[in-house]
Amino acid sequence: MDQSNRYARLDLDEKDLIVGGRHVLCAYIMKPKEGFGDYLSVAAHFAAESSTGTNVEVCTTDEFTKGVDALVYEIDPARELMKIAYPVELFDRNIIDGRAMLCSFLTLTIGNNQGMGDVEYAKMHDFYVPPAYLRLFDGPAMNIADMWRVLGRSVTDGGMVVGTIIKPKLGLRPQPFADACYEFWLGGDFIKNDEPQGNQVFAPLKETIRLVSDAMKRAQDETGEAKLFSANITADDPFEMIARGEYILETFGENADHVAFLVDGYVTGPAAITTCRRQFPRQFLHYHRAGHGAVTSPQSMRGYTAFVLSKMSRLQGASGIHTGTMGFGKMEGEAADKAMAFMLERDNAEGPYYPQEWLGMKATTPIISGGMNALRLPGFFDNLGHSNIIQTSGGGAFGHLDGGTAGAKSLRQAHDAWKSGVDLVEYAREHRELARAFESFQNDADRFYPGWRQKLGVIAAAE
Ligand SMILES: O=C(COP(=O)(O)O)[C@H](O)[C@H](O)COP(=O)(O)O
Ligand SMILES: [Mg+2]
Repeated sequence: MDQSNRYARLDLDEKDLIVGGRHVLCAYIMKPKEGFGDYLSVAAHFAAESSTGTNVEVCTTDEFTKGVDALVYEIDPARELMKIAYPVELFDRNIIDGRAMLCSFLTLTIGNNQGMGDVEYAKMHDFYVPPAYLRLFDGPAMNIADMWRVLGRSVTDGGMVVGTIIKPKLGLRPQPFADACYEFWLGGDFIKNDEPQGNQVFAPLKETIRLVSDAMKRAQDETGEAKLFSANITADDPFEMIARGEYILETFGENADHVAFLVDGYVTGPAAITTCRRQFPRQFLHYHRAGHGAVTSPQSMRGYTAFVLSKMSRLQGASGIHTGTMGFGKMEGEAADKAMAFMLERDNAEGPYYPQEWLGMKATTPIISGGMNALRLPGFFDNLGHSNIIQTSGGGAFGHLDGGTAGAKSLRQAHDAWKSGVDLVEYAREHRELARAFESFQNDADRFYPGWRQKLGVIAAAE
């Protein structure tokens, strides 16, 4: 059944829709399945299924219903582009406080429509949120500025937070785990649990956290600097997350404000993110996105992009989210991914299809991670244009020939070199840990800094 006379209004203008402020706008790359009607009729069926309709007309529909139909307002079949306007009234709101919930946004805009028989594929590439809906989201309570405050730095331009992920990913008992933390903290600022680390039988959470808290105290005493830890509280059960969070805060005691909570927001969904955001509003909420590649990968024609995931995380209130390494690390990504970081950080930003005003909602901090090391940082910062991010190098710290402390120092030195505009090889001549990073990651050194051996030869080969 062709529903385009009800669910398509190609005369609507996007600018008017934005000024009107009544609609959430979504841009999809959608391809109809061969033999199932023309582009517009499949698009209209998609809008119907995503709002007030189904594949047939139902006798219960009344005039009010039609007033909240989602409407296809633009199509470009050659580019497989389809844009849909969703009236804000469609989205579910909490009974406890009238606020918005991200799961409802997902259920409608990227829900049943993902399994439609007449759609070959459809992927959301961007969305726009009008002010009246935006203000109903929690947004971030904390971000990198709060970390800078703990670290005693400028709260507007505090620079890179030097971080790591404890590796190996799994298989460390509590004491070796805490020892690795201590070692890194002697040179770095921030440590995160790797995403599967929780309460394994060989590393019970309570014992590990006690030892990590003690390692933090010792590292702080030793260096005279504040240290930060991002503890994984991801779980299926919100009560389990809360129990973990409360235990961790109690154990860190006077250092509780040095603790972030890591939640794997893709595998657990918005409920876990909001549990943490609302239950622990004074902690930095670290959104880890393991698994997101299943839908966000450029190879996946369904789901949504990493840009969309990032933008949703700011609405939900993530303090920071992984944004990949923009082509400079080991995970999929490209230089243009910096648009993702800008959408998270700025009050006014341009997405691939829509502008967005955040109306003063706090920024979400980009967390840069995945195959990074000291040698890859300058190119990354050049591309992004600044270094006010959290950076975690697992292999790039513990893969340093001289161990975790030297690895951490090499990362900080690479940041300082970039900040002061000094060539990395030049800087390495005066900074041993950085010089040894060239020795440690020789493939990268050869690729990014040809001729480094001659320039650094004596220092790097010294040990
Ligand atoms: O453990 C790591 C990286 O370890 P390493 O530094 O040893 O590569 C993170 O889980 C990935 O960054 C996730 O990817 P993304 O950041 O793209 O979500
Ligand atoms: Mg990891």
